[in-house]
Amino acid sequence: MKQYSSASAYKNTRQSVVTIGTFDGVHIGHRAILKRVVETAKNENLQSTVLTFFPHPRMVLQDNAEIQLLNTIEERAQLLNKTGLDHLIIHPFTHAFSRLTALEYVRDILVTSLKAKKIIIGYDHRFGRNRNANIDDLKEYGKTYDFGVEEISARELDDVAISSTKIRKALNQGDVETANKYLGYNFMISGTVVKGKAIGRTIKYPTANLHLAESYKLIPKNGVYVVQSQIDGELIYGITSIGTNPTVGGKEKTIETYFIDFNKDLYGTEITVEFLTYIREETSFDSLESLRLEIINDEIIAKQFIKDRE
Ligand SMILES: Cc1cc2nc3c(=O)[nH]c(=O)nc-3n(C[C@H](O)[C@H](O)[C@H](O)COP(=O)(O)O)c2cc1C
Ligand SMILES: Nc1ncnc2c1ncn2[C@@H]1O[C@H](COP(=O)(O)OP(=O)(O)O)[C@@H](O)[C@H]1O
Repeated sequence: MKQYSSASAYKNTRQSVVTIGTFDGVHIGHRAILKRVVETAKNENLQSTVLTFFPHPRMVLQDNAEIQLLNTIEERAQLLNKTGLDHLIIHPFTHAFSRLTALEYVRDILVTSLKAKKIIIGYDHRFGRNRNANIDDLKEYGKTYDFGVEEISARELDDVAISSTKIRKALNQGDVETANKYLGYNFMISGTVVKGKAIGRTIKYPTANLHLAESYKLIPKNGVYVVQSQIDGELIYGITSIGTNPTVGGKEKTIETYFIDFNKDLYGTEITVEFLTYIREETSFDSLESLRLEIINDEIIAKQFIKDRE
């Protein structure tokens, strides 16, 4: 898959099958649509192309929109890369872009830049300034500019929308299993390991504190989780705590992981934790000793979970 930072950066001369969307999560419903795009391209000897936007339109059009996405843009690109697509265009969604008329958008972006021969799109897709135009307008433009429009049925699209909502809701309730089932992979968070208060090591539970570069990434409900990570190419399990650490008078939300049977300096490294299951709510303990005893119990639960899984 080749990746482009705007529609005009795409210089391929071959015609393509295009689909357009945010594809947040790149979950199993999205992947069914993408598979159709890839197969159509193969059958009709066209290129398969996805047009996606970044930042999310709501991040641009609504000030202070507290948007929470399942994937960072890097994760989205990595997941799309696995679907067998030929081209991914991540077009900057700006105010100027949002003001393109439907005609300008179709003519300049879809036809001139992307060389769309076929557009596979949801029946309720809207586009152009103020989202004025719909799929019937797109079909009309197709007559002028010689491209076909294939409609994704209401049923298929509903499945997609239901999945996204279910995944977000599940993660906000700590239901990792449901989220992972609809995603078709383990929900993950990546970040750089930064220094914390250095209290962890005093209770024999050092924790790698993750700093996230993106504020829009969805963070699951506060609590304790079993996770897995690849560290130096090795599969390592851990227990992650998400929350404000009330026991030690914390205020800021932290995401920190104790890796089981592991002892290495991780400061400054990039790590990804994949969420496997939820253990318990975050609790305000009356002492560090009570917290330590509870973490011992978390570790026992995690080890049992891992054993049952293997
Ligand atoms: C498995 C696990 C469970 C945790 N559960 C809680 C909790 O229920 N309540 C809480 O206040 N802190 C909890 N913590 C966070 C600790 O307060 C935190 O790791 C400790 O203060 C060390 O912080 P530091 O990394 O800044 O040194 C948990 C940490 C781990 C690793
Ligand atoms: N098993 C482990 N799990 C997590 N971090 C570990 C582990 N072993 C060593 N470390 C190191 O210890 C650091 C965490 O120690 P901690 O006392 O909690 O300090 P901090 O408050 O800076 O996070 C991690 O960032 C990592 O570099």
